[in-house]
Amino acid sequence: MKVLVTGASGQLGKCLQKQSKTTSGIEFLFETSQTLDITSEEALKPYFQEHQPDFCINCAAYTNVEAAEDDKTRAFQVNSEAVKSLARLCKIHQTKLVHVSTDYVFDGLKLSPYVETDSVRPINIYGASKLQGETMVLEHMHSYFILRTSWLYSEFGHNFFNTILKKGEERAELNITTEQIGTPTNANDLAKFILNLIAADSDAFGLYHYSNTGEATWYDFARLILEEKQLEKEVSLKATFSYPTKARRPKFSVMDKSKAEAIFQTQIPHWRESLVGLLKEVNQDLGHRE
Ligand SMILES: NC(=O)C1=CN([C@@H]2O[C@H](COP(=O)(O)OP(=O)(O)OC[C@H]3O[C@@H](n4cnc5c(N)ncnc54)[C@H](OP(=O)(O)O)[C@@H]3O)[C@@H](O)[C@H]2O)C=CC1
Ligand SMILES: Cc1cn([C@H]2C[C@H](O)[C@@H](COP(=O)(O)OP(=O)(O)O[C@H]3O[C@@H](C)C(=O)[C@@H](O)[C@H]3O)O2)c(=O)[nH]c1=O
Repeated sequence: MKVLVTGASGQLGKCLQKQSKTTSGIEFLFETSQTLDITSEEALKPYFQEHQPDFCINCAAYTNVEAAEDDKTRAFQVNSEAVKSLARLCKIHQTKLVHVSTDYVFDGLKLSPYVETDSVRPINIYGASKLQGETMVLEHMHSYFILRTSWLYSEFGHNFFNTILKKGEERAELNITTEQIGTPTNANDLAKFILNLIAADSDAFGLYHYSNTGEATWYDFARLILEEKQLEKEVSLKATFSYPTKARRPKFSVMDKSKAEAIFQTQIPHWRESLVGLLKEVNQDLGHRE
């Protein structure tokens, strides 16, 4: 089986590269923005023609939520128009598509976890561009898995987890918002879920929510990172309700994962357990290098 991964140098792409080391029987084609620009149909068409992948995992995206407010055209180019090209090519070449989307398609006004059939109403440009990307997939092909996830973090790239670790090591003062409730998700867990989905070659196509379980504010998330790193006494961590930003974010974006759990027979780890596990792994790696 041949699996194309687009956006392979981003955080989810890197987690897939890491987790794929323990899979067998799959040939992976990891392509970055440099080697395969998904906004270029001239690049995509011959690529699909030559490689005929069985699956495409689309990790390529415009993910800078703040910058998207001033860069709407590019956000929609990458998160929607390019996804339309990908979906059309997947249909032509009978490639199954795993497309990753976001909790930011919701407006955050619900008081209980969002299910896949809930209405969507993004409140920022990034969320709107990702929602249009979902529409492109479902309008242009059938053999797709759209996986909505939330608050991804990992040891790779620019994310909230790495920002807090860096600020913690600098002994910086941190003001972290309690205004939003969601679920931090270890991108390695999502990568494992995607690889299992592909290995099972399931035909239970459709839209799924996948994040870790439980719920947290960004402040809860930062606090646990600092506690586990035993930096809580070194850093002044303050909870603040308001942390002004350009983009609005949903106040509540916890998602219900029971559809994915039931159909794929999987037990999803709690965000706390997964965060502690990742910090242990990172510390062990550092220990081995010293
Ligand atoms: N990060 C998060 O908290 C969340 C992310 N998601 C979704 O998960 C997916 C993966 O996100 P994540 O790995 O965190 O994001 P990253 O920003 O870490 O990675 C995105 C990757 O896409 C690449 N890319 C951008 N434009 C193009 C292009 N035109 N052609 C090919 N590649 C391109 C980037 O390359 P380069 O850097 O070279 O531009 C980068 O490597 C995305 O769909 C995102 O919307 C959903 C919920 C939460
Ligand atoms: C750095 C920082 C952020 N914040 C706030 C700002 C914001 O309200 C919240 C989260 O900040 P960030 O900008 O790191 O996260 P943000 O870019 O909003 O993260 C989102 O990314 C996209 C790609 C998604 O799809 C979402 O699921 C979500 O993960 O924390 C603080 O309160 N204090 C701080 O020191």
